[in-house]
Amino acid sequence: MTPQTQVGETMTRFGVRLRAAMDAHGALCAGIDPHRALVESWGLAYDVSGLERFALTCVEAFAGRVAVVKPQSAFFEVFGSRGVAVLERVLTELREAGTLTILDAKRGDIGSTMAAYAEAFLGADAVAPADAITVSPFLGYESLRPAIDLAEQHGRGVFVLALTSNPEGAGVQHAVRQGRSVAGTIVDGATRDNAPARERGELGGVGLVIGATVGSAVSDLGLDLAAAATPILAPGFGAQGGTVAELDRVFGAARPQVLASSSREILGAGPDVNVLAAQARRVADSLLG
Ligand SMILES: O=C(O)c1cc(=O)[nH]c(=O)n1[C@@H]1O[C@H](COP(=O)(O)O)[C@@H](O)[C@H]1O
Repeated sequence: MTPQTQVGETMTRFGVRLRAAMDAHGALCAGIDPHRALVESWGLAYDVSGLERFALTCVEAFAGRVAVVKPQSAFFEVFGSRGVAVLERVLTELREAGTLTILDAKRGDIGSTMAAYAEAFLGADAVAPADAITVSPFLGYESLRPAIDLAEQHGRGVFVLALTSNPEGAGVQHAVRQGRSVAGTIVDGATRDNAPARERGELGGVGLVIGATVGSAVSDLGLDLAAAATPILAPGFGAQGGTVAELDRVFGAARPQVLASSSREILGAGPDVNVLAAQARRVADSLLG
């Protein structure tokens, strides 16, 4: 067991660690998304050793230089257990370097199964725990309770999908029932769970995923993000068209809570580790405004 997993409830809360990392390094989450085309554009074979070289180059470039790193689980899972072993090494090396990780796993299931996912990624005995994972609330916000509670217990976090960056998301997330949109009920859940953190003047451990590309949806749906003390992960920044000006428009007063996430726009600068690191810094600096 690593020192980090032993401290359990005495570990500094995720929201506090996230705020400190954003203050120190800027509000960028650098994604590790080893798409086939990217791996090959780095002159690497698209196999497990190419995956490993790609991912560990990212670790070397990003560790200690950006607030958060987000490995995308799908691109490791595609190689089976050997790919997952590479993902575990990435998470372990980033933890040892003191860089926060969000594992983009987008898990969501009925509560009893969710508890097992939570143990796998956030529990005391997780093989390679992440500081936070992405979760899907579309089986109902409360189905995520085991993950929310376990994360809180271990000073870790969850990022709950609310308004995703893909155009199809709106059909589900904007739907209104009894006067409140689906996204609104997710924001309400996170706001309730983060209330103690808000009282302490901290970010909470329950983050929201709201794409940088959602236009006026936040205001159209009446979402009060600034009052919610929720960290906001904003993917769609960069390759999907999200810009700094767009982040200001989409999030308004909640902008200080926003961690902009970018993968391909940064990764395209590889394979030279120094060039990759410089690109991540450039993108992080652009977020300072
Ligand atoms: O949870 C996410 O990170 C996520 C949510 C979302 O709404 N949209 C979205 O693009 N993502 C992820 O963010 C990353 C975006 O990558 P780029 O478009 O290359 O910056 C991918 O790993 C996506 O799976």
